[in-house]
Amino acid sequence: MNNLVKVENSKIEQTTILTLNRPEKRNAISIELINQLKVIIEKLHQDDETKLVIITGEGSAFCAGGDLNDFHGEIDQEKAHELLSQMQEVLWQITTLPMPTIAWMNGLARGGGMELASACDFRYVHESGNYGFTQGKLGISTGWGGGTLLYERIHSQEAYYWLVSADIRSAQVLKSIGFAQATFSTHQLELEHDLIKPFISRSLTQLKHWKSQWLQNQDLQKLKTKMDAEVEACSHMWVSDEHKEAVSNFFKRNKK
Ligand SMILES: CCC(=O)SCCNC(=O)CCNC(=O)[C@H](O)C(C)(C)COP(=O)(O)OP(=O)(O)OC[C@H]1O[C@@H](n2cnc3c(N)ncnc32)[C@H](O)[C@@H]1OP(=O)(O)O
Repeated sequence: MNNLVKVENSKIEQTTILTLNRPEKRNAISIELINQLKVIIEKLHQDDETKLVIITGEGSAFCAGGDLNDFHGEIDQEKAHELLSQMQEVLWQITTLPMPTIAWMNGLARGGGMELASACDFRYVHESGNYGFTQGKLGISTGWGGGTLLYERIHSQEAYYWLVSADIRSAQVLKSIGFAQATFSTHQLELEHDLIKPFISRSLTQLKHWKSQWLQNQDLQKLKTKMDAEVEACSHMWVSDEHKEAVSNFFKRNKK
């Protein structure tokens, strides 16, 4: 079995780095990748030693979103619901992990890649990347619960506008609207990086306490209900002609 998600445990720093490992597909999230991620995140829920989880991508991209070969335009509403639910569950499990999580966005992100980043507690973005909730241009909405999570991360007016405009934004803009905590310019993720150091230098007890406080500060039941509603809404849009045409245009464009 290919490791579509690489897992590196750093014992001294008590940090686990998860690297999406399909660089040739810009780390698009296939069904197989979802299954692997699910098992890894489930294990982290039982992990008493890891104090920080970092999610990043191999190669030039953080994540190009759902793999349009698996999440293709010809599936019916029920199947779309089933597939979207699987990744929504992964996002939910990431959101509720008992330790802080960081999306180390090493390069571009689109669609579901932005939803995945939204499930993390903090986001750091490569200064030369570009980033967009592009679902709107594909005739759908966010469908993994990431739209709901976006409203938790930035000002609601800004979240609403970003989802409607579906525009692709620079790292600097992500920082200015508060989606990203900071930008970085390095190519290799180092745990000694100034942006990671504050986490590493805190104790396991401190970090778990702050994470539990963070979770208590949110109405998790309400959040889950809203994420479920998002899956339902997106599954209906999935079967629209506009969406089918957008997916087919993407593959036609790539064949040219
Ligand atoms: C669940 C909701 C969703 O997430 S819907 C999906 C939203 N995502 C998108 O629409 C992104 C589609 N991809 C793109 O726009 C471009 O590929 C981006 C990500 C900008 C990268 O461009 P560029 O660096 O020029 O690479 P490229 O287009 O040549 O792609 C390289 C290979 O990767 C593939 N790829 C990319 N994205 C996806 C995807 N989402 N699903 C499936 N495959 C994807 C391309 O098809 C290409 O593959 P190949 O080399 O032609 O075999």
